[in-house]
Amino acid sequence: MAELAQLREELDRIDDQIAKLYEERMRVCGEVGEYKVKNGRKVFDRQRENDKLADVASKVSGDFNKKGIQELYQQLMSMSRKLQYQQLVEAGALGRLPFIRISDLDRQNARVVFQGTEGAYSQAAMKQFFGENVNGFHVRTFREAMEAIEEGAADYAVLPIENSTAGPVIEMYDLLDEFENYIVAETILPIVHTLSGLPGTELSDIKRVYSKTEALMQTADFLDSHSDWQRISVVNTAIAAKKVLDDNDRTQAAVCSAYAAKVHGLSVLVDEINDAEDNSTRFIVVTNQKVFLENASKISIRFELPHRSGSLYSVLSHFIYNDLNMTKIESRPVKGRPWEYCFFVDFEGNLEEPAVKNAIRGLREETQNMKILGNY
Ligand SMILES: O=C(O)C(=O)C[C@]1(C(=O)O)C=C[C@@H](O)C=C1
Repeated sequence: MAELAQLREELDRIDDQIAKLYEERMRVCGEVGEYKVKNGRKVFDRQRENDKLADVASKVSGDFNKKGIQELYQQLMSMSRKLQYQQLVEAGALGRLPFIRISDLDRQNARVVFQGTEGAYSQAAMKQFFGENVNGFHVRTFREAMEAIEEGAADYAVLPIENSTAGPVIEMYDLLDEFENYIVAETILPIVHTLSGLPGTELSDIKRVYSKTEALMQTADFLDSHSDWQRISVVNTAIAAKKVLDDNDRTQAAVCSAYAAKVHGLSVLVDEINDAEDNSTRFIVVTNQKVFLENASKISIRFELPHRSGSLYSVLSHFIYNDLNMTKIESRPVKGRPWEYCFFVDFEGNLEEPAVKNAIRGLREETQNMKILGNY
């Protein structure tokens, strides 16, 4: 058996050739890139890549090597695409994105919708963002809020998307996907829950607790210490408070804000019952126009991927090669296509930056049904 040093010398000789060939291949890919820039051709050619993968696999023997060379070529072709996207940037051929830059939102004259009723956390978030004197109204469901925006009945909607304890508001992702509405801003609201009931209610009277699912999740430790209480989900914390008042029943209580309790004539029975002290919710401000503020620094997109191993890995490389910081990823099932997923990604940047345009160009070509949900 040969000595290790000897084997390594042999590997070094092979690698010298691979490195030279890699450079030569990239040089030719650059020429292809120039041709594509000149002729307005797309960088990504899926058919050509599939043919190439089949061809190189047919030239080696054994499953292990077939898979290996395909992986290697996926990486090689991904590098050539990156090079060609860079050529597009240099040639100023990245094109214009269908979003219009604005310098400010008209917070004073805006008509704003939120989900729930008087005293909802969404109302507090709306006031936090648009000011105390905001011209706001409420609807019962998230879907109705999205419809109000799409139809133009309201200019903006303020909707919860993520809680620091309970995680994403899943329904919101599906609605962002479904509606032609766009995120223009976000605001984070500290959330402090109370257990509230009719004045004079004793804890020993309570049999049922009403609230929104997420609020019940955020107060699970407290509610677990009263395991005989039945937990019932309703669409909103303030609607839960209103129900307790309307039913005029001391066996009921609501998990809601102190403000919602006050508005609906309930007494706070136990204050600050959330599990995490720094519980907070991120709300998005949504509109029906493709606009972004000039100082926007975060982008949300959604896309679908072919059901193939390595496809997410390959797509995420666009963030790495363009030096973009990805801050969040969520996946949701694609409707009507069992076990296929669409991804929601947040990353830092502004739609006017070349690196962002470059990444978006690559993502658009290499994913399916990509949509920019907003830059804010
Ligand atoms: O053939 C091309 O169009 C190329 O740009 C070359 C190449 C490759 O690296 O082989 C790169 C990107 C395309 O998606 C397909 C193939």
